[in-house]
Amino acid sequence: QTTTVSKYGVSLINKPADYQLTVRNDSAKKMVELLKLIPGLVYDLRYATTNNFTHLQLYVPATRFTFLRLPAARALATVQKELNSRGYGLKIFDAYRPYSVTVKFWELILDERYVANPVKGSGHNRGLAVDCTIIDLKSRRELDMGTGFDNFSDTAHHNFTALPAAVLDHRKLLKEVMEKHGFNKLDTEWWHFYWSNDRGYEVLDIPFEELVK
Ligand SMILES: C[C@@H](N)C(=O)N[C@H](C)C(=O)O
Ligand SMILES: [Zn+2]
Repeated sequence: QTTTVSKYGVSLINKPADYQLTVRNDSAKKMVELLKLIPGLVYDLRYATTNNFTHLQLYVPATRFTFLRLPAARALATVQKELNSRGYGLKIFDAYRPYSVTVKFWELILDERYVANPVKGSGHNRGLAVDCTIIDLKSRRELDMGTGFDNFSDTAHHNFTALPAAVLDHRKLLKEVMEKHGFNKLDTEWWHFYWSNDRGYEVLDIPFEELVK
């Protein structure tokens, strides 16, 4: 298996065959397409549209897939099951994100509270992080979380409490159900959760179409 070193000094895999080799050595590294595993999951893959903070289409517009590594994908399935039993479901804004997109984010924002520093790479680049919210199953509407997705301000922080009680309850529900099933929260973004990098999951810069094959 060969790795490439980015201009920020991170080792990454950018060839599908090299990624496949890591999966042959450790099946937990498989990138699982979430909708294939999790029935009823709703996608609103913002970076495949211009409806995101950059106003640019960062993924090919037709991107209909998103991925997490096997253990994180299985854990997300248990989150969905629990939410469904309570009349709710997950909506996914983003999960796997190619490293080159993280570089673009960093060069626009330069703030580690809101975008990963490409010197380290993001959990999204490793297939370990997910940006999500909760929808009501009957109305299909998102629960009010007080800010929209990628609102890079103090109001989106978990410790920001000057919000209506219903908003605080919704954030608590999302945080508690994600933590219960093994995800960690990011203090500065209510929508971002990550799985531990306990198996040395590599940073990937592989297009979505290659992973779905
Ligand atoms: C850009 C935002 N949605 C996000 O995912 N931020 C975290 C910090 C990341 O880039 O890993
Ligand atoms: Zn995120």
